[in-house]
Amino acid sequence: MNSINPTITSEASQPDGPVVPVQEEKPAETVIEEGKTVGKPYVEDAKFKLRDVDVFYGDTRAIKKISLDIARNEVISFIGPSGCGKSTFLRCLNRMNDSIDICSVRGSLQLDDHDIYDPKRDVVELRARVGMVFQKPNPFPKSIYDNVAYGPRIHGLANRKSDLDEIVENSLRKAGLWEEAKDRLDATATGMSGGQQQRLCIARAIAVSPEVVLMDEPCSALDPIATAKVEELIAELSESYTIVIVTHSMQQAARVSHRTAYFHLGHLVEVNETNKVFTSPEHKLTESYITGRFG
Ligand SMILES: Nc1ncnc2c1ncn2[C@@H]1O[C@H](COP(=O)(O)OP(=O)(O)OP(=O)(O)O)[C@@H](O)[C@H]1O
Repeated sequence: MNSINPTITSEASQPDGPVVPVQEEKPAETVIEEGKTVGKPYVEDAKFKLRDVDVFYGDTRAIKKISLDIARNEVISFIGPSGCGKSTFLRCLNRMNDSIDICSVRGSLQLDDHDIYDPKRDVVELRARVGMVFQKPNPFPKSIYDNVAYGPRIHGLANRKSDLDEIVENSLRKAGLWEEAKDRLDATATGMSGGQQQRLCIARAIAVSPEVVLMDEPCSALDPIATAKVEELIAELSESYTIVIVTHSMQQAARVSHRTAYFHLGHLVEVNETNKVFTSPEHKLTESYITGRFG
């Protein structure tokens, strides 16, 4: 984790001179009010309603009383210093944290007004509705076709081979990969470039017609050209899906998202329209982060 030592600046008047900025050292904890997020954390047409969410790893509280709405068909970016809880919070949205024994999630987390953590909920079905793309492209060691067809097969989405072919083609088209892949559908996916593999993983995620796609630093292993392709894809996909993206790149957040959420030490400090976050942030800590004072 990075060391965090933001400074909060105030101003002091000198008797005969101009106003001089004075640096007061205030630890971040003292300028964060638990459970309070400045800006616009709530929306009218919420796909996700998340209230007072706490996440613990054993006794350590990694997420502290976060409340947030995520709108239908919005792209929202989660940004903040390393270790501030972005991925942990993201993984709550499709219960990816379930696989971590010491992890416990508290609070109210709703998808379309239904409890995500309802013990009776079918987690496989949840993850089909809320798909995920990871930092490192992780295609199965199978053919390109079988990677995309995997989800539709296990969810019984195609009765005939021709239906499955159509799903595979449409998913590869949406992921901007059809032209590159159509003549080598039987080739092994691991032989593709990193950028192609990541778009294949996006095709695999959308093949089961999810409503939401979670992306955890999807471009961090990609070169700038492959990154640009994935970002273009995010813009296109946002017409049909809700997209939540964790990114270390503020430029990427600024390019792809409608709203940006700034996390700090497990708190959600600020959520606002992306343009506002990067031009006139409301919280001092957001400002310190985007101006590069820490993180
Ligand atoms: N499996 C785990 N077991 C125990 N602690 C964990 C686990 N995963 C994350 N943590 C801790 O929870 C806190 C939040 O981590 P998380 O990975 O969510 O942060 P992040 O903001 O996504 O970081 P980064 O930007 O570095 O990926 C950190 O203190 C981290 O060490």
